[in-house]
Amino acid sequence: MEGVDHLAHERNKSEFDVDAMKIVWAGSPHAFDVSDRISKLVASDPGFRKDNRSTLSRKELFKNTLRKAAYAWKTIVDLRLSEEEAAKLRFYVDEPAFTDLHWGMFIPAIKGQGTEEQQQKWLPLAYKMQIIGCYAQTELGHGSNVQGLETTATFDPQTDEFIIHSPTLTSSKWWPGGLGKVATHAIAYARLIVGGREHGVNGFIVQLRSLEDHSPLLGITVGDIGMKFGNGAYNTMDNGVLRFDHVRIPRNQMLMRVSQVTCEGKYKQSDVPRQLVYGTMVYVRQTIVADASCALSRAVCIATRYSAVRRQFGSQNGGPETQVIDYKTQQSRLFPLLASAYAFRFIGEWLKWLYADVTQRLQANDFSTLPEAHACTAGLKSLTTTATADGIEECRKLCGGHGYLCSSGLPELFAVYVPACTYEGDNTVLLLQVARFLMKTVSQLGSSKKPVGTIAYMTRVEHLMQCRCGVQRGFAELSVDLVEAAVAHCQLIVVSKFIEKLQQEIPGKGVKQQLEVLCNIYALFLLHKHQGDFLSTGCITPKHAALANDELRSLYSQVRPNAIALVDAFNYTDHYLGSILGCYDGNVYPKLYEAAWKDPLNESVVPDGYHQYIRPLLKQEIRTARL
Ligand SMILES: CCCCCCCC/C=C\CCCCCCCCCCCCCCCC(=O)SCCNC(=O)CCNC(=O)[C@H](O)C(C)(C)COP(=O)(O)OP(=O)(O)OC[C@H]1O[C@@H](n2cnc3c(N)ncnc32)[C@H](O)[C@@H]1OP(=O)(O)O
Ligand SMILES: Cc1cc2nc3c(=O)[nH]c(=O)nc-3n(C[C@H](O)[C@H](O)[C@H](O)COP(=O)(O)OP(=O)(O)OC[C@H]3O[C@@H](n4cnc5c(N)ncnc54)[C@H](O)[C@@H]3O)c2cc1C
Repeated sequence: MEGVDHLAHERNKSEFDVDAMKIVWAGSPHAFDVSDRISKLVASDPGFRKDNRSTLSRKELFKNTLRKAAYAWKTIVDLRLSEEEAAKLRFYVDEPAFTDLHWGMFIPAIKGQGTEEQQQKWLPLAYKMQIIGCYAQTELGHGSNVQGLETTATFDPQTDEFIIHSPTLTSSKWWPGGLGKVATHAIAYARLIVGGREHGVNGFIVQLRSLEDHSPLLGITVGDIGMKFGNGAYNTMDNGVLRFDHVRIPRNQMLMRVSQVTCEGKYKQSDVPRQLVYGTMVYVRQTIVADASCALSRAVCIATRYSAVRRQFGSQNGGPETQVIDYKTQQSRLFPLLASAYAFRFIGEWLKWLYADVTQRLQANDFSTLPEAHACTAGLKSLTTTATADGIEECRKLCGGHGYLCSSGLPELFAVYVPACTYEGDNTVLLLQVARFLMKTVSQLGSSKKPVGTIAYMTRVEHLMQCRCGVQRGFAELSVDLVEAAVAHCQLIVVSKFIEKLQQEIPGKGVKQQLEVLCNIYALFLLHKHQGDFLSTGCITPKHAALANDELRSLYSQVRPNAIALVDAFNYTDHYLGSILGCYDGNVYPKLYEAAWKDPLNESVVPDGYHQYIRPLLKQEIRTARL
């Protein structure tokens, strides 16, 4: 049945223009064109093969990633790809690598925290990958509590240098991606000490390895921290450990946009807020939100296609059994995730806009929207990554037993994705930041400072106006409730930005209607899930709750004929999906059968170890055998 589209009947059912939806998903016709072109380029190049990852040893896996990174870079240079195209290439190559931290954190840290002079010196080297950087903030003893970092950077006015030192075991840098085996340089975060006085944590550019033979420089101890969760998955990344033993760097390698140290040993603070030292994290959190919709949509695409292929029970007069996607219970688990994938796509787009806006304002010395940008990036990073990690796992279960096979693509997707709930800020710690921002806002209600943007609604909530005096008390005691409030606030942002998206003109037959259905599912599913809270606070009546439930059922029926087309709109190649269950043509069973025989364990009919362990067992010789 090779070449037959087993999902054609599903595609024929769709009631909207899929090509127009592809443009909406991509963001613009141009973005669609770039994405489509680069995804096909990657899929058709055997140099980017990825189907063997789960069977490679860590060393083979890592070397293969080094090869791919070098090959990707050569492709980028040879084809003169633009920055946008290179980023898409990275996306479709679909393998975490040291390059992510180099491009995603090292370069942005220099751009955001370096002076003009520092940028001029370091960025050209970094752009050409003549140096490879990582972001070394977290330590063995401290990750969330950045102010608690122990690494020191002590200014020595005699030599005009900083001495970077790891005074304790717990001050060892621990986790930075790319650090373990590749990075030549790091932005290392350390407590700045000048003339015996401490001035908080700051970033420093430190060379780690020789540019000639890659050996660690004097005073540097560096290595990989070991295997991580899952086969393949994030093990393509060399997360590292690093210790400094009185490593000397020139004074001008302190990133000096936020604060400066002069050669005389004078500490000066710029008039930009100190929080800009945390700016790289704001940037990356925003990219992580955009990425959540990609990971979730990928899992949803696999689960939706497979649910249309898979049949169980319900055969009438010897006819075919029921497609599992037709079961209401399957729909009630799958379609809210489909709606979430679209919702996260649009919130990612909006957050990108918000980040660009705050960046522009910062350049003009307007810092007024920084707290809101921090709260939005932190909160939405937390919300979308938690929902995506849970959603991928739900998609695995939606695929029954076959979802547990590596060839479904879902175990690796989960393993590679789930650390997003921890890195770039533990999700609970980030929600506490949102809660702090909300409580601060509530305490200022009624003052001349009017809440704007995502918190403008607060003035309309009468209950908040009444409780504004007491909010600064008992934060720790009430933190569990406050975290729930922070999630609710973030969900409100997601829903309202989805609604705003629908207020725009959206071309294409039936496209807007489909998005309206998805938006309603997203909102009503939340209402249904949290109906206890809505009922107990008197926001809705039991009648409303029942109506919402009825409406959800009706919306699921409206999505059903369009489900396959809605996941086709993601425009993912089979290479990118990396899943037999999610393949475009739905020809699942022959592919699963064939893949099983390709497993290394099936290379011989009688397994290695038969003569040593199985035969003696069967022959009852086990007690005399040497194990
Ligand atoms: C093989 C294939 C190869 C292909 C190659 C092709 C080539 C490629 C070419 C192009 C490719 C492009 C690819 C790009 C890919 C990019 C992908 C990027 C992926 C990255 C992966 C991520 C890896 C993970 C990295 C990390 O994890 S780094 C470490 C992150 N650490 C944290 O997040 C720590 C969390 N803790 C904190 O953020 C804070 O310290 C805290 C919890 C907020 C601190 O709280 P505390 O109460 O102590 O606050 P204070 O420090 O006292 O601060 C007080 C006030 O400041 C406010 N605040 C806090 N944070 C911020 C902030 N960030 N911004 C603004 N304001 C902030 C806080 O609210 C307080 O305010 P106040 O008003 O209440 O006083
Ligand atoms: C795959 C991966 C890649 C990473 N890459 C990098 C990198 O490139 N560079 C880098 O510098 N770091 C990196 N990190 C480190 C990462 O940023 C930290 O692990 C993360 O910020 C969480 O900090 P932690 O490990 O200290 O967690 P902890 O803070 O120790 O969290 C442990 C538990 O304590 C809870 N907790 C902590 N503080 C509070 C609080 N105030 N109130 C209530 N609960 C609290 C948390 O919710 C969590 O449940 C990476 C981590 C991973 C997993």
